[in-house]
Amino acid sequence: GMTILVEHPDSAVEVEEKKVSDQTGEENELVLDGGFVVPPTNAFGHTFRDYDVNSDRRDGVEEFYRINHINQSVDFVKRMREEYGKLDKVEMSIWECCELLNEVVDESDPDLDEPQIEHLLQTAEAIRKDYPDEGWLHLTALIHDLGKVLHLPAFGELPQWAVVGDTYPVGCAFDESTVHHKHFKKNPDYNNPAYNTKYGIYSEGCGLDNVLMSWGHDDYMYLVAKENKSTLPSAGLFIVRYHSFYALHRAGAYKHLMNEEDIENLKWLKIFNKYDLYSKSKVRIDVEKVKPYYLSLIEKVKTNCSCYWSWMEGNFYFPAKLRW
Ligand SMILES: O[C@H]1[C@H](O)[C@@H](O)[C@H](O)[C@@H](O)[C@H]1O
Ligand SMILES: [Fe+2]
Ligand SMILES: [Fe+2]
Repeated sequence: GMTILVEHPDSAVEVEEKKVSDQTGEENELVLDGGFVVPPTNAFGHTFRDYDVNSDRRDGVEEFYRINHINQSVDFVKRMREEYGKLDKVEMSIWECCELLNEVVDESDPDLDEPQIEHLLQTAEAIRKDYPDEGWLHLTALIHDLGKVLHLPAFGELPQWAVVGDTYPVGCAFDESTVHHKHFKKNPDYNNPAYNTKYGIYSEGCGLDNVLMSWGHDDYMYLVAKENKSTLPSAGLFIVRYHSFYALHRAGAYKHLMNEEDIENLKWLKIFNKYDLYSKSKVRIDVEKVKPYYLSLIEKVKTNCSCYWSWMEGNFYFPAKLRW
């Protein structure tokens, strides 16, 4: 097996990845340290993230990426970050937002056609089993896709192409590892010499924080967390912000833009991704049953000290109500 050493915000943890054999003796299941078993196929009987296999979802997903790749430009991203950075749309708690996701089904996803609240809880519950003591990681999983509310009327009803799907940098060349890369040819930035070189408007090691990412639920939720003064550790915020950046965390592209902190945080993102992707299934989570745990987590102080003073200082992961 392969051992990945990761720096915990507080201590060092070790993650063991090993292949196990099924009855046929074939090595096809990936088992993580704590016992989460990666299923060999998704709920539709296909390999995960297979964008070419003939399935009911394939054509819709490709059409999604065609429109997405045409429209995500430097100009568009800048306008969206400015508009949504205002956080003047809604005031609500984290849990209220989770419940709104009952209404959202993601058109970009070949592996899941359930309402998004299922996915939040499936991810969080899976990661909680393997990392029982990392409350921040459970909470990160719970919130990572909340930005999909952008698709709802109260948030401007953005089209799916501006909310979901994999993300990638704009302002430099689109890497070929991005899903359905060919559709970038019709993006206005594709032929712009300022934006179509390896570095484009960026420089070696400039740090992902200085890179404009295609606009969607990741960057939006990051803005929400940051502006509402969340005390999630830097790795948690990084996971929220870059979890759809498969070209980086799966294909290893765009590494030249990372700085030291990004490299550290990427280790946690890679762990997180296994739960995010492979927990997608038709097995429903009993929402009412797990709700008390997540509510307590949201209201929990980030330090181990639940004393009066840290409560007074509002030392929580999130405030009771956030601006969205
Ligand atoms: O289709 C999915 C979905 O939209 C996820 O929320 C996103 O994180 C993934 O990157 C994407 O592949
Ligand atoms: Fe996501
Ligand atoms: Fe997700």
